[in-house]
Amino acid sequence: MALENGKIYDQRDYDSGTLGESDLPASPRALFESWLSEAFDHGLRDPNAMVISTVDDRGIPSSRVVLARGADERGIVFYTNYESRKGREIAQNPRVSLLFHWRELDRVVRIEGRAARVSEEESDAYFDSRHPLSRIGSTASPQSSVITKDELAARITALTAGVESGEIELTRPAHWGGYLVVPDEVEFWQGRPSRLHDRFRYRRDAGSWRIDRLAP
Ligand SMILES: Cc1cc2nc3c(=O)[nH]c(=O)nc-3n(C[C@H](O)[C@H](O)[C@H](O)COP(=O)(O)O)c2cc1C
Ligand code: PXP
Repeated sequence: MALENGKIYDQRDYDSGTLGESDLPASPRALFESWLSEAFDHGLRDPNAMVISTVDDRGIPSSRVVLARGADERGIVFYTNYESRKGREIAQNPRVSLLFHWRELDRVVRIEGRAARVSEEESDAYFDSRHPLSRIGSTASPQSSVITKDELAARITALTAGVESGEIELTRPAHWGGYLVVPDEVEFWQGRPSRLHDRFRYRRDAGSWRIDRLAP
C-alpha cells in the first residue's frame, strides 16, 4: 500500500526512451502522430483519451476526459454535447488545454489552443458512424445537468421506443457535435531518470514553429 498516514510513497523512475533535438520535425504534427501511433501499437487502453480543460467566465478551470476522434493538419477534433459544462465554457472562452498521458511510455503531450465547432457535415458524419446505443445516449442525455436516475431512464426508454417504431430518426441532435482545437503551443515530454526529463515546446511564430527545450 503506497498510502500511509496520509502520505503517498511511490518513486518510480522514468526510463522508457529519450527525446532529443534530432528527433524534432519542423512542425509538431508529425511527432504527435508518431507518438499517438506508438501508443496504439503498444496496446494501451484508450490511447486517444485526453484531458481537456476549459475555463468559465470567472476564470475557474475545469477538466474532464474526452476521446480525440481526429488529428490532422488543422488540429485535434473531439465530440461532445454543446450544452454541457465544457460546451458552455468554450462558448464563453474558446481557449482550452489538452493533455495526453501515455504513462506506459513515460510520455505526455500538452496542447494549448482555441476550440471551434467543426462543420455540421463533419459532425453528422461522425455521429452516423457511432454505435446506435451511443447515439441514443447522447441524444437523450442533457449532459452536465442535474437529473434523477428515473428521469434519465424515462428519456432513454422514450427515445428507444420512438426509434424502434420508426417515429424518430436517429440523426445528430443540434446539441451534439465536434470541436476542432487549433494548437498555438504543443509540448512533448519524455520522462527520464532522476526527474531530468526531456521537454520540447513548439510555439507558433510568424507562420512557422519556434522550438525550445524546457527545463524539467
Ligand atoms: C475514457 C473516457 C472517454 C470519454 N470520452 C468522452 C467524449 O468523447 N465526449 C464526451 O462528451 N464525454 C466523454 N467522456 C465523459 C467526460 O469525461 C465527462 O464526464 C462529460 O463530457 C461531461 O463533462 P462536463 O460536464 O465537464 O462538460 C469520457 C470519459 C472517459 C473516462
Ligand atoms: C458521455 C460520452 N460521450 C461521448 C463519448 C465518446 O463516444 P464515441 O466513442 O462514440 O466517440 C464517451 C466515451 O466514453 C462518453 O462517455
